[in-house]
Amino acid sequence: MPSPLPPGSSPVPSPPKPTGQFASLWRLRRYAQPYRGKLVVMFAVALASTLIGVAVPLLTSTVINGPLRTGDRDALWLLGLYALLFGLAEAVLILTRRLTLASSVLGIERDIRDDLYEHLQHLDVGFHDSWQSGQLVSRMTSDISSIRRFFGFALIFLVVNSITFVSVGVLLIAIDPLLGGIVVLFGVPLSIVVFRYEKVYRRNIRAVQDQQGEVATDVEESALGIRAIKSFGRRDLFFSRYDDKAVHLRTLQLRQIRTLAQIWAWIIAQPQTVLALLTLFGVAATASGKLSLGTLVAFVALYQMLIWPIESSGWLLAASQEANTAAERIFEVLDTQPTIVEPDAVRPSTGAGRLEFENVGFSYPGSDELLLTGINLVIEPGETLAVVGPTGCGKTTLTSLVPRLYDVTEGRVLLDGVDVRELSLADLRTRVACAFEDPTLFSASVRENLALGRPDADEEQVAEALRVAQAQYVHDLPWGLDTRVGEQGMSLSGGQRQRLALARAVLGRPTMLVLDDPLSALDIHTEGLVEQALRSVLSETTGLVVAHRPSTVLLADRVAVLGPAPGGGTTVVAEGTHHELLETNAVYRDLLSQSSELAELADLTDLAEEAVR
Ligand SMILES: Nc1ncnc2c1ncn2[C@@H]1O[C@H](COP(=O)(O)OP(=O)(O)OP(=O)(O)O)[C@@H](O)[C@H]1O
Repeated sequence: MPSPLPPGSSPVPSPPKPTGQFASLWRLRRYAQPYRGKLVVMFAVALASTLIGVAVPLLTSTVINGPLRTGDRDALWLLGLYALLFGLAEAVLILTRRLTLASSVLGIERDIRDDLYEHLQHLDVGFHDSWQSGQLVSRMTSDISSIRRFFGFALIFLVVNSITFVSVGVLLIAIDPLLGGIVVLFGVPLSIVVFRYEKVYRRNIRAVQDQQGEVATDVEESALGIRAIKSFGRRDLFFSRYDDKAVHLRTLQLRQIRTLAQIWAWIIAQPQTVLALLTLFGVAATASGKLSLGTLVAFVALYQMLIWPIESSGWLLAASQEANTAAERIFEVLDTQPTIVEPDAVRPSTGAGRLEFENVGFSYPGSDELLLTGINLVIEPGETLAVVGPTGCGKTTLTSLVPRLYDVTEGRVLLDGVDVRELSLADLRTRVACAFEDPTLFSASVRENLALGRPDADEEQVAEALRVAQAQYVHDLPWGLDTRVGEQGMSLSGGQRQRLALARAVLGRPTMLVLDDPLSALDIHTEGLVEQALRSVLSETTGLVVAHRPSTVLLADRVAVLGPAPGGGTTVVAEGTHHELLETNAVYRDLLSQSSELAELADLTDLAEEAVR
C-alpha cells in the first residue's frame, strides 16, 4: 500500500544546505582512487600536449624574427621539422589521452552506479515508501551521466585550461609586461561576474534536476498503470497532469539557459575586447619600434590560445555545477542509512518455527500514533494462524513485521524464542517466505522468477512447487519455464501471477510461510485446487495467513480477529478456531459475511475474465 502523504507534500527531501562550492563533487574522489594511475597518465599527457601547443607560437616567432629576416634556409628547414614533430607528438598525445580517459571514466561511472544500486537494495522498505521511484531512477541515470561528462570532459579541460592560463599568462607577461598586464587585468571583472552568476545557476540546475525526477515518476507511473488509465478513459487527464510537469520543467530549463546565456555573453565579449586592445596597443608599439613584429605575432598567437579556454569556461562551469548538484542528489541517497540492519551479535536460528508476537506495537515512520498496539499472538510449529480484520486495520502491516520489512515500534517478534532483530537478515528471510497480495514478478523468465525463492532448487523441487501452487500452466507457455513474463509479469493474468508468486514462496520450503490473501485473484475452480495443495504445505510449516474470505480462513487451524483497541490503534480482539468464532463472535461473523459477498462478486468477475480470455 503506498505511503499516505499529506496533501501538497513532496516525497523528495528538500535539498540540504550546500556545504561548499564543489563539496559534493570533491566527495566523489574516492571513486577516482582505483583509476589514479590512468588519471595521472591522462593529466601528464594533457600537460605535455598543452606545452607543445604553447611552443608552436614561439616557434613561429623564431621563424619570423630569424630565418625569415636573415634568409637562413637551413635554419628554416630545421624549424619546419620541429613544427612537424610537435604536430605529430600532439596528435599521439591526444589519442593516448582519449583512450585512457574512456576506460577510467566509464569505470568510475559503473562504480558509482553499482554503489547506488546496492545501497538502494539495502535501504529499507520505509525509505522506498517515501521516495518517488522516478527520483531514484533519475539519480541512477541522468545524474550519473552528468558526473561521467564531468570526469570525461570537464575535469580534463579544467586541468588543461588552468595549465594553459598559467603558462601562457606567465609567457605573455615575460614577453611584454604592459600587454601581458592588460590581459591579466581584464580577467578580474570576468571572474567576478562569473562567480556571481554561478550561484544563481547552481540553484537553477538543482530545480531542473528535481523536476526531471518528477517527470520521470509520472512517466513510470503511467506506463505501469496504463491498464487503469485506459479502462477509466483517463488518457487526457493523465496527459494534462504530465504536461503540467513537462511545462514546468521547460520553464525551469529556460531559466537555467537564460542564466547561462548571460554568463556566455560576458565570456564571449571579454576575449574579443582584449584582442582588439592588444592589436591596437601592439601595432602602435611595433610601429614605434618598441616591439618586434615577430614578438607581436607570437604575443597575439599566444593570446589566441587563451580564447578557447576563456570561452569554454562557461560550458565548464555549467558542466561542473551540473555534476556537483548531481553528486549532491546521489549523496542524499548514499548518506541515508538503513534502519533495518544486521544485529551486532547474530544469534543462531534453529527450531521448528514457533512464532510469537509479544506485546507488539507499530507505527509507520513519521506517524505519532500506533497503528498496531498490544498484539500478543503465538503460532506453534506446524500450526497455521489466519488473521482477519476490517480493511485497512493493519493485517498486511502485521505480517511485514515477521521478515523485518519494518521493525516493531514496541514489543518483540520472536522466531523460536529469538527476537527476529537478533537473527541474521539472510537467515531470517530464508526461514520466512512471503507471498504478498500483490504478487511482484520481474521481467525475467518464469524459472528466474522462481529462483528468487531458492536459487539452487532442482527440476524436481521446481515441479513440486508449481504443483502445490497449481501453477503448471507455465509448461504451456511458449517456451515453458524459459518464457519471459514481461515487466512485472504483466503478460500473465492476475491469478497466474499469484500462483507463480505462491510457487516461489513454497519452493524454499521455509520454516514459516507468510501469505497475504494468497487466493484473492483465483477463480473458484483454481482456488479449490490451490487450497488443497496449500493445506498439505501448511501442514509442514508454520503459517501466518491474511484472510479475507472464508475459504482462506479454512486453511488455518486458528483465527485471530483484529479490531480497534480501546486506546486507539488495532489489536487482537478475539482468537479461536473458525467454528468457535463463528458461534461466539459477532464481529467475526460480520466480517466473513461481508467478505463472502465480495468474494462471490470477485469470483464472478474472475469467471467473466476467464471466459473473455
Ligand atoms: N508504507 C506506509 N506508510 C504509512 N502508512 C501506511 C503504509 N502502508 C500502509 N499504511 C497505512 O496503514 C494502515 C494499514 O494498512 P494495511 O495494508 O496493513 O491494512 P490491511 O488490513 O492489510 O488492509 P487490506 O485489508 O485492505 O489489505 C492503512 O491505514 C494504511 O493507509
